[in-house]
Amino acid sequence: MSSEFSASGSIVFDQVSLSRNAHPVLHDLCLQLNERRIGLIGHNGSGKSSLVRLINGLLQPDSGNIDVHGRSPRSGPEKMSAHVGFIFQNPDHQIIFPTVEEELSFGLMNQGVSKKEARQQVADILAKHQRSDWADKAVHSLSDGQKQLVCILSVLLMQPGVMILDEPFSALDLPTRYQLMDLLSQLPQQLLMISHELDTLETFERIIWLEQGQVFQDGPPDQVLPAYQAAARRLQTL
Ligand SMILES: Nc1ncnc2c1ncn2[C@@H]1O[C@H](COP(=O)(O)OP(=O)(O)OP(=O)(O)O)[C@@H](O)[C@H]1O
Repeated sequence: MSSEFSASGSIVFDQVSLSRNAHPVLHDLCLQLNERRIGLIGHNGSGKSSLVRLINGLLQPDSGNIDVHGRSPRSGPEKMSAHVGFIFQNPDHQIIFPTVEEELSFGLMNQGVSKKEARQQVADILAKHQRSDWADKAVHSLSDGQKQLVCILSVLLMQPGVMILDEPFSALDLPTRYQLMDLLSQLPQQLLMISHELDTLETFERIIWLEQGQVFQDGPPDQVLPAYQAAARRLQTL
């Protein structure tokens, strides 16, 4: 692991407010995130994606402070990318190179790693995940789940302390979802995952339920997930 790696750090939001297009999205948010695996839930538009984009500096708050394992996202997304890895819902939005090896090498070489060393690290991580035969494969020939695995591996190569997953399983079938969930559960990184598939969050340590940019409930999954489901059912009957 790199010397930058920290599995024990915290993410702190201190009175953070955010507007987008002059519309208030997050209001005076205070959070201390110490747990290793944290789920973020909430209805469409409640502010989940905005919140996680503050963590790597893709968005900047109007007021308040954010600390991510001792670093400020005010330094911007490029600097934060070594410390905060992002996995999006659609791997096609993330993948830019034709082959798996080129895709996986890119981030490392961008950080100043030599081509030879990058190729070695890529070979090592593919071997570790029983995918050595993927190095020369065209990315477009992979399934959605396989592409998502490439995205996860490319983030892991950067050895960030934090991994953010924004609905990473939405397009995947159940076996692929279970396989990736299993992989994620074994990682030492602090994980923050947005998901509308509540079963994917059942084993997480903490669930934060956002409503209109504020924390509505915050606690263990066996309390928050059933409460969220019950609220969703009540809305259905309106
Ligand atoms: N690119 C954008 N520009 C302006 N406003 C935005 C943008 N993206 C989201 N918003 C607004 O920010 C608010 C919060 O959206 P956000 O995407 O953070 O919610 P979410 O909880 O992640 O929703 P979903 O579950 O639908 O992905 C919404 O009112 C939305 O309209």
